Amino acid sequence: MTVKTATTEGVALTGAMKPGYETVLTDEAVAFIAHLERLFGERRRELLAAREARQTKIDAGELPDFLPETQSVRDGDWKIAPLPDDLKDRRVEITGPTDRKMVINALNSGAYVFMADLEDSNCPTWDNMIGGQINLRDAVNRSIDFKDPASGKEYALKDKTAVLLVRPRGWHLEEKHIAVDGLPMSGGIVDFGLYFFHNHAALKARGTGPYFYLPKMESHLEARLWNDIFVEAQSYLGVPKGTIKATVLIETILAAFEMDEILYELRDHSAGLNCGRWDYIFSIIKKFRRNADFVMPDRSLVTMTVRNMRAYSLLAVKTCHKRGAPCIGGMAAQIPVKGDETANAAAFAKVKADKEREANDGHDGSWVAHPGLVPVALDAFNAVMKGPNQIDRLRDDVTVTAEDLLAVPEGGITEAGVRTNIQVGIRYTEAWLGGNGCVPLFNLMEDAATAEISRAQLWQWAKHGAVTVEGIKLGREAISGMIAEEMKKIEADAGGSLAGTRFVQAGKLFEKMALAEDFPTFLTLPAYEMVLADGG
Ligand SMILES: CC(=O)SCCNC(=O)CCNC(=O)[C@H](O)C(C)(C)COP(=O)(O)OP(=O)(O)OC[C@H]1O[C@@H](n2cnc3c(N)ncnc32)[C@H](O)[C@@H]1OP(=O)(O)O
Ligand SMILES: O=CC(=O)O
Ligand SMILES: [Mg+2]
Repeated sequence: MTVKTATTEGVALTGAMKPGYETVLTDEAVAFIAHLERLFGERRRELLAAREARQTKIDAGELPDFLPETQSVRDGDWKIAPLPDDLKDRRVEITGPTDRKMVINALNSGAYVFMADLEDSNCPTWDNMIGGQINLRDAVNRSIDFKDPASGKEYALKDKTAVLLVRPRGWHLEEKHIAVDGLPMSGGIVDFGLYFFHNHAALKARGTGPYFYLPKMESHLEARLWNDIFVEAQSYLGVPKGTIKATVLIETILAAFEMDEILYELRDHSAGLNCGRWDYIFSIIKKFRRNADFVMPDRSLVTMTVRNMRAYSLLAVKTCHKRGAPCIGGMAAQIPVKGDETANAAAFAKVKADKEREANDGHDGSWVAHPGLVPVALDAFNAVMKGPNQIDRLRDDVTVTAEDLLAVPEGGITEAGVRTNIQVGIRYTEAWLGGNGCVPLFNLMEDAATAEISRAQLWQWAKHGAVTVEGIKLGREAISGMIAEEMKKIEADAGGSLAGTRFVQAGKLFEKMALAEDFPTFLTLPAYEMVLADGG
């Protein structure tokens, strides 16, 4: 039964209405998301302000710890609601943006789950967002197909496909093409709301449900906001409470101290936690940016086996399993390397070791970035996980302290590490400004989270005047000089002047974001303004 109570009055839609968009942006759907925005938009803005207030305390030297006021939640004997059958076995999850070919390839990949990504691997142009909703709706209805104009290859769904989970945008991102009562909508509410509105009935009819991944939260109060949105959305559309299921990415250092609390807030709607390692590293650099004790070594040295990352991963497994929840591992950034057998074998070996470690630690599944890596993760989990998951494997043997979570990885900063960060950051920003949120660079998958690490490291090294192992002192001037040199290399690679290309804008933006006096919270915020100015 659909209960309509809202109207589109007060809603301004400024994105172009291309053919088919009217089927997503129906009056009923727009009224629904506007209703959610009116109820919850102010709370989102308050929670973002609370992030800033917390940052001020951290800048003054405060370090996070497990919260005294939620001790009873951590000590309490509770579990999340039972999982639906199709979320019990998630041993391999493929992730990727929502363009039509990728959606079909991901669903056909042999992975158990496809996380359709409207976040880290997506540039939120209007066409990507609304086109993505169309592709997801067609995938749910199994009517999706595609003919590649370049190759002529035709794509259609296989009989057996992955279970679909959708990752909406984080709380910091707004959808500037939709305003409610004069204020831009939350990107997350738009993404969640449109997908839920259009697909909940078809998902139910196919024996599955509206399942989500929730990114970049910094506290259990942010999780409570999502839970309240779910409760209201289900009630509005006459969907039973608890139908929506969501896996929360633990990908900020502050959320690592609130894993129990986040599961508790979402307990009726929870499908566990995931270790979003790349944003997690970014978050550590960002949150403790003014603390010289937190200066990190080269990005390549911050692996999942260093003390703090291992502690975070094990704590996630322990916390989830105690609460009857799955804990999904993270993304190894290696992807298949074309035309170089040795490099390809090395990449596969790294992914294999990563997935084996996760399976042995007790994770219930993990992520891969590319269909070619599905068998690697599958083998690693099949070897260890004899049932559908390992939730009954309690990790009472694991003890993780605040000190473990706050340990800083050891190792040096190299000139090559500095220059790689610059190259990755500028090349990624260039792709993003062109509407593409995920690219292969130097044989690794790069997305908003990984590129942010590169940017934040440069800022941190400049701020604290770090010295490379070669003896180069990394002030703003030194890094600025290296950016100019790396731009020259990009120009040489391009085989001609960069004038008039997006690289010029990307280089300027990246330098500003890496060397600003005050650390800008997200690269994607000013980049989104540039995309909008360009008509995106
Ligand atoms: C930190 C985080 O948030 S991790 C999660 C976010 N990041 C991601 O999801 C990464 C997703 N991965 C990707 O986007 C891609 O794999 C890239 C950009 C890294 C590499 O892409 P490409 O260079 O196109 O890879 P490649 O040429 O090897 O692709 C081969 C085929 O696999 C497909 N493919 C590659 N990755 C994926 C994927 N993740 N999902 C579905 N299909 C994929 C390609 O579409 C291509 O299909 P085709 O043969 O039918 O044309
Ligand atoms: O979203 C995943 C991450 O690692 O960041
Ligand atoms: Mg992330």
